[in-house]
Amino acid sequence: MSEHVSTGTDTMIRLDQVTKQYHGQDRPAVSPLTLEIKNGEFVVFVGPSGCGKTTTLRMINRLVEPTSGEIWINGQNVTHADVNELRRGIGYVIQQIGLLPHLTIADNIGLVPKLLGTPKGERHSRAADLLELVGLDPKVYAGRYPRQLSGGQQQRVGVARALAADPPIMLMDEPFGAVDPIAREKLQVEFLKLQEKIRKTIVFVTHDIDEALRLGDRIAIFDVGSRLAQFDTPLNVLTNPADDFVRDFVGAGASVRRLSLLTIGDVLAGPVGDDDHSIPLHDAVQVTLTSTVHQALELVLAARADGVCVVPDLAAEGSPTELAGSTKFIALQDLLMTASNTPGGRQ
Ligand SMILES: Nc1ncnc2c1ncn2[C@@H]1O[C@H](COP(=O)(O)OP(=O)(O)OP(=O)(O)O)[C@@H](O)[C@H]1O
Repeated sequence: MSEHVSTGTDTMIRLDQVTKQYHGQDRPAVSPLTLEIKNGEFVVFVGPSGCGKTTTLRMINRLVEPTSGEIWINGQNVTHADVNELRRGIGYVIQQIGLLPHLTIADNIGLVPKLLGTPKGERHSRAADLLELVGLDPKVYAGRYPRQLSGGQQQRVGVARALAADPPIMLMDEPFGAVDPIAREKLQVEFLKLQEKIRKTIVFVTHDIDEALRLGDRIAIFDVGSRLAQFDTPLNVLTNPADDFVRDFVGAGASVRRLSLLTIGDVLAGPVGDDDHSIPLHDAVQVTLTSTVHQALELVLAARADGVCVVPDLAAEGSPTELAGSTKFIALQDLLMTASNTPGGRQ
């Protein structure tokens, strides 16, 4: 084992000084790269075209063999392990979904389990469960053929298929890249909900910084030649960009993007948190600790309210009078001020 990386017990994937030099290319596609991904973590690789995101992703399941360095999965050095066994534990979703046109959706999902010898009845009931999981009614879709589904629906089937053998790891290469922006945002939201249920270790490649910020627990921002410019939480990337490259890549609008990541809970942890105001509830809209500042501002502006009342999540659907004893008021100007004064903010 190399001394370059720590050996956290919750580490699922570790790339240790991996490089890739494609044949006939002057420069390596990936120069020594070391990073660790935790069990159950959703990590997004983002960066400009050609910076080595896909190559790095594909070295994890060894669709691309590294030129040097080591790959560790769940504490085992798999750099030279049997690839079939390695890939059994790693689901793979790509933009060109690759559903087989002559097989039904259920049979497409059951393809890998079939190769693994799972009996037909079990395969079909698993396919039905997975369709349900990705939001497609199995009664409607299991017997259909891929051409009878929209692009977004096919992409969901791609995800279901990758989950069929219940792999602990999912690699996803621009999986929503071919879907129109509205369907794409819907898929992102659904996929986050799905991840809350399945808690896989996910590595996801995208060009789209907004997609990265929305989805990732942490995002790895790649610069040319796979230089890892920053590997951090979305909020830290927006609040403390590591260098000018990251600042430029995140681009204009960083402060607005931050509003979608900061929660009311974050705001209450700031200076306004100690103030309890008693104000009539009709002047405020209700939010919970997990609402984002962006959502709160939308509600305030739509209702022309003076601020927000923070109500407990569990009681969020109760009537205003029932909640009166447990509310906390944040005035609109405090909300805006705290959001822009998060420690370390540089926008
Ligand atoms: N099979 C290959 N043979 C030779 N060079 C390759 C091969 N695959 C990728 N490259 C080169 O390696 C570099 C990294 O490519 P890679 O696809 O990993 O980047 P990327 O960041 O995923 O790009 P994109 O966002 O455009 O998909 C690029 O310069 C690319 O041209």
